[in-house]
Amino acid sequence: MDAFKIIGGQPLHGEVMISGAKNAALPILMAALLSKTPVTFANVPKLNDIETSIKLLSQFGAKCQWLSDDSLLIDASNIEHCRASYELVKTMRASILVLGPLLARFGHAEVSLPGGCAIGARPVNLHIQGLKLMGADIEVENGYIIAKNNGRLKAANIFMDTVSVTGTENLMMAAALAQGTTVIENAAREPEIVDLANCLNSMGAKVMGAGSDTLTITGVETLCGERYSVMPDRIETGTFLVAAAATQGKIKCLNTDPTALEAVISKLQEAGAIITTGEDWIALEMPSKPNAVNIRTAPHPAFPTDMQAQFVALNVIAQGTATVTETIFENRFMHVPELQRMGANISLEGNTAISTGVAQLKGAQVMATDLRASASLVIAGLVATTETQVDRIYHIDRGYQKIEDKLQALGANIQRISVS
Ligand SMILES: CC(=O)N[C@H]1[C@@H](OP(=O)(O)OP(=O)(O)OC[C@H]2O[C@@H](n3ccc(=O)[nH]c3=O)[C@H](O)[C@@H]2O)O[C@H](CO)[C@@H](O)[C@@H]1O
Ligand SMILES: C=C(OP(=O)(O)O)C(=O)O
Repeated sequence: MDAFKIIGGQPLHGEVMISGAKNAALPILMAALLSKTPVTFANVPKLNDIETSIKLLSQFGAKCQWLSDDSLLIDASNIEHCRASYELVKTMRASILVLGPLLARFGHAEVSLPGGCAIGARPVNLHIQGLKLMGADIEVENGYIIAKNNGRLKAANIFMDTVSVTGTENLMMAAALAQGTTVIENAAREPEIVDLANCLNSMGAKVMGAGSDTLTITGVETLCGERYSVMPDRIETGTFLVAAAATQGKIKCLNTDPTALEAVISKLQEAGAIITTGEDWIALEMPSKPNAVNIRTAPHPAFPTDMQAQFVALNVIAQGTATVTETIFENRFMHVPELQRMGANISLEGNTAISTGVAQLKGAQVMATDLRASASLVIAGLVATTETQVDRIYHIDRGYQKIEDKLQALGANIQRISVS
C-alpha cells in the first residue's frame, strides 16, 4: 500500500496546472452511454475514479481509448450488458450515474446499490424516486437496483426533497432521452451540473436552466456526441490554494475557473490571503500567518463540503478560534482525530468542529479515511516541521492527479513510499 512521507515547513511557491474536474468528468463519461456515436472528451483527469469508470463502461461493451494524456474516446454505439457489478460500484459511488443513461437508452439497468461510505450513509432514494416518476419500474433485489421501462421514459415534474448533485445529474441524463418536457425543481446548482448540461446540449439535448434550481429538459429521440472538454477541477484548485495559504506561500493556479470558486476565494481573503484572478487563473499570496475562519458547508453557491477538511487543516494552524459546521454529510470529520494526533487544538460538538490555532503542528503517522480528509492531512503535513506519514493514500488517488508531483514542483518535500 502507498503512503506519503512529508517533511513540512516549506512555503509553496510557483505555478500549478489544474486538471479536469473529477466530479464533472464522472457524469460526463457516463453521458457517453446516451450517445449513438463515439464521443471524445478532452481535459479528462488521470485518476483512479476515471480508470474505474473506464472499467465500468468497458464491462457494458463500450470501447474506451485514451487518445492522448487527457483525451478519452468513448464509443457506446454497441452496448451488450446493462449490469454494474458490486465489485466496481463499491469502489466508486459515482457508478450510480449509469442508472439514468442505461435506463433511458436501453430500457433496462441493473446497478448495485452503492451502500454507505466513510463520510455518511448517502442513500440514492431520490435517484430512484425520480426515475419512477418518469415511468420506470424499479425494484431492489439482492443488493441491486433493477430498473426496467417499456419504450421511452416519460417526462415528469420532479421536486427533489434534498438537493442532490448526482441525483440531479442522473435524472437530467434520463430526461434528455425521455418523451416530453421534464421539470426538476430544487435541483443542484453546482458548476458540474452546468458542465454536464453543456455536454448533453453539445450532443443534441435540450437542457435549460442549469445553474438555477429549476431544470427544464425537453427529451429528444437520439443523442450523438463529437467532442467535449471537461471543466477545470474547482476542488483541486481550492486544495492547492489552501495548501499555499497554510504554508504562507505564493502560487498561481493555471487552467482553472475563478467563477466556480467564489465562496472559497472569499474565505481565503477573510483568512488574510491576497488573491488576484484572470479568466483562467488564480494567484494567491499569504503574507502572514492566516486568520482562522468560520465555515458552514451548504449546497452551491454556498461553501462546498468538498473543501471543508482542507479549511479545518488551515484553521488549526491559524490565529484565533473558529468553527466549521458540516451540514451535508453526517460523518465528514474523520480528519479531526488525525489532526489532533499532530497537535491540533480541535474538538467536535455535533456537526461542528471548534479549533484554536496552535503555533506549530508536529509530524505524526496519520491515516487517510476519505478523499478530502486525505487532502487535509497532506496540508497539515506540509506545515508540520517534523516528518508526517499519511497512510492509505489510495483515497487521494481517487481524486487528485499526481498530487505529489504537483506539490514537489511547488517546492514541497513529499514522497510516495510503499508500506506493508
Ligand atoms: C461524484 C460527485 O459529484 N460527488 C459529489 C456529490 O456527491 P453526491 O451526489 O453523492 O452527494 P449528494 O449531493 O447527492 O448528497 C447531498 C445530501 O443528500 C443526501 N441524499 C442524496 C441523494 C439521495 O437520493 N438521498 C439523499 O438523502 C446525501 O446523503 C447527502 O446528505 O455531491 C456532494 C455534495 O456536494 C460532494 O461532496 C461529492 O463530492
Ligand atoms: C465525496 C467526494 O467524492 P465521491 O462523491 O466520489 O465520493 C469528493 O469528491 O469529495
